[in-house]
Amino acid sequence: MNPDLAQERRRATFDPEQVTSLLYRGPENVRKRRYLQNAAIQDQVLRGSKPWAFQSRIEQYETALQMYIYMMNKLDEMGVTDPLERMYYQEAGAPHYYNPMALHTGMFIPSIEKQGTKEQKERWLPMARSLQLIGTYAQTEMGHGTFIRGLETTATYDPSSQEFVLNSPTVTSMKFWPGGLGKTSNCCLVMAQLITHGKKRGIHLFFVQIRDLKTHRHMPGVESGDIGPKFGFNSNDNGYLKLSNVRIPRENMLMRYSKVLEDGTYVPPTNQRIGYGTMVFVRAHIVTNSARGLSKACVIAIRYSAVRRQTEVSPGGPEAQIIDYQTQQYKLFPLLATAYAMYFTGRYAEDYYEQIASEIEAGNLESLNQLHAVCAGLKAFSTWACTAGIETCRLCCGGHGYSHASGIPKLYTYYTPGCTYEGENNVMMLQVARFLMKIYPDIKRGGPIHEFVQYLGADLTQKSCMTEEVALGCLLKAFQHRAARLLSDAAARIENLVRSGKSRQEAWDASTVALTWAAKAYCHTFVVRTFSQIVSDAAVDKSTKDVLTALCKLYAIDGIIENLGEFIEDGFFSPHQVSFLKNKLADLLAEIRPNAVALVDAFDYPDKTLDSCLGRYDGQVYPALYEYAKNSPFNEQEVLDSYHKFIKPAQTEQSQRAPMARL
Ligand SMILES: CCCCCCCCCCCCCCCCC/C=C/C(=O)SCCNC(=O)CCNC(=O)[C@H](O)C(C)(C)COP(=O)(O)OP(=O)(O)OC[C@H]1O[C@@H](n2cnc3c(N)ncnc32)[C@H](O)[C@@H]1OP(=O)(O)O
Ligand SMILES: Cc1cc2nc3c(=O)[nH]c(=O)nc-3n(C[C@H](O)[C@H](O)[C@H](O)COP(=O)(O)OP(=O)(O)OC[C@H]3O[C@@H](n4cnc5c(N)ncnc54)[C@H](O)[C@@H]3O)c2cc1C
Repeated sequence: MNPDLAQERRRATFDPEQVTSLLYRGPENVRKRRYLQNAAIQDQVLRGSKPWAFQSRIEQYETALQMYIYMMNKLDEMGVTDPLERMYYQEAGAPHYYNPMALHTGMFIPSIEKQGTKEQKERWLPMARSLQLIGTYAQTEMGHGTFIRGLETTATYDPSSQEFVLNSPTVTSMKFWPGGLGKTSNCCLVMAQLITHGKKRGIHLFFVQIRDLKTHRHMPGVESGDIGPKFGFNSNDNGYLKLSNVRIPRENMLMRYSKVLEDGTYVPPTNQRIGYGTMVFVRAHIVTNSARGLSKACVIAIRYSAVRRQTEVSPGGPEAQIIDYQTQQYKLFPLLATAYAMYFTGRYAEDYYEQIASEIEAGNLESLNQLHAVCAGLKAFSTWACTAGIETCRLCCGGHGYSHASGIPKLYTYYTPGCTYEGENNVMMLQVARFLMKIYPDIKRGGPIHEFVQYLGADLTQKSCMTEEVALGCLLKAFQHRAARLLSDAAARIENLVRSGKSRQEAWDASTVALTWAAKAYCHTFVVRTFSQIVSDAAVDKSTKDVLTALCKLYAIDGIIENLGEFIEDGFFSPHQVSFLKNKLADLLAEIRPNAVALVDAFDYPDKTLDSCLGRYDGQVYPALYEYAKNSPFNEQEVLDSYHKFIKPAQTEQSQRAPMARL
């Protein structure tokens, strides 16, 4: 054990086990999580042969497939059915590979469960669970990802044969990007424009078999393939798909909420957007996923910062641990606080999703819009924080952060597409703004509105209650004030533009930056509120609560300092109050410092899950870096063939022109 890390753990003032329990919803869940992680770590088959970064793309794909199929069988043997528990096992078993079947379990099966009729579920789910059917969610096209009403793929109903005929009429209508579509899947859910009786009925989901279930060759009229190497996700065969007069039976349209009868009569759903449900489900889960990504980067960067020493503090004296530099703390500790904030908010989003989803199942769609706004906003807010935070963690690791040995570049390329998939983040923020503007008249009138948004109607002339003590309640009020004011600003801007003669749509289009500021401020407030509520309700001892409260305050204060203009432009904070906040920020960095390592230990990631030479629990960073380097295929031969092919002839040629000087 590295002595600095051992010392860090001794000096912690709280019990990390209590925090671990809080993060993973109780000691019983922690026990199960550890059991599954250990089972994966100890499994010889999952040990792997060489580091993923030294493998070709095809090797990465094959290793990922082999490992995931092995793990699925193991999980079935162990009787583990809960998706989260299965994820814990897989995360520890194959952390470096993006599963080519992720869309099968993450979107294909849930879509059938949520959008399929009883008969459809009985028909497809058993085959999907036993991998006879391997599916994906094929929505995005080359020409359209965001504007899904503009999708071009058509599904035209033919009443004479009671079939839908699917077509990709243009190059841009080709499905493009779906995970596992290229080579892995033999079927998919295709989002297509339904046409019955010659009329367009909007986009709907259709079950389409794309490959023969025995030979895996393409079905007639189907062309598909891999889209090529990407920034990350290279063990996944994100694919393209072109459909030419592909016929599927009428029963293959997912008909839980809308129907096409035998004669082609269209029965619409109660709400057209109910068919977007799988996206809302995944967005709700992306929040915790972002917390996972950012927290892993924090574990790596904070442990490494405790081990790494750089620069003599006094001439001839010992070099300081880099974690002792205030600038390093300022880069890392707010991110640590953010990772906690996102874990707690993710938990909230998942619970809220479950609550509203069961109301929807029971036929009550009243809260669908609000659920959409919450999930879209938190998905965007959390993925932005995660991506930017991972990059800062990488920079905090200096040169070694740039190596795949650190594990951080892999985290970055894995998490950054979260800002784009499942709804591009700016577009998601505009959906939040749309929701807020829609209820704005009710907010102003003081009409009946959900408690999430009540504060948005607060008196904007009020000033901050902040004192030198910096209470959490005052911090939350500051966020609420900023969100209310930015919303009011955006609304006023739109009204002014309308008064000046613009149409409402034109006024909206000319205000999307202000609307995005308002939506982000709303999401930020949501996170601060959730964090502070969970901390104040947490059943933990006083020392643990003190540490979590310090983290929560740091999250809030850092949010204010980073967006200071928005908090002071209307004079809400006085200059005096801003200086309280700046002083408190510095105090909190010092207060958190002795607990930083214990706070990252509390995330409880085994070394294998982190896959990082820098983030090892034992801090043996330097021998691990050396071992990693030795694994490079470059080092398999003392002299590479390329020396004889290129360097030697070049040297010979050069020496003939100018004879070599004696060394
Ligand atoms: C159970 C435990 C599980 C644990 C396991 C852990 C797993 C961890 C998961 C981690 C996740 C990792 C996942 C990695 C996989 C990535 C794979 C990626 C997949 C994809 O990307 S799939 C494709 C995703 N595509 C999109 O997201 C497209 C984005 N675009 C849209 O959503 C829409 O086009 C739109 C929202 C931008 C606009 O839609 P539209 O034009 O139809 O709507 P309007 O803007 O005109 O608004 C009209 C009204 O509709 C409402 N609305 C819009 N969307 C919804 C919705 N989804 N639900 C409800 N209502 C919606 C608007 O609010 C408007 O309402 P109004 O009342 O008229 O104002
Ligand atoms: C790794 C990865 C995996 C994916 N997996 C799948 C999958 O399994 N299945 C699937 O169907 N799809 C998948 N996708 C596709 C993904 O869902 C889309 O890329 C995403 O929805 C964004 O759409 P787009 O690419 O058309 O971006 P665009 O909409 O073209 O966005 C480009 C820019 O335009 C801006 N913009 C676009 N529209 C608006 C607007 N209305 N207002 C303001 N700004 C706007 C955006 O903010 C962005 O800056 C995946 C993508 C990636 C990267």
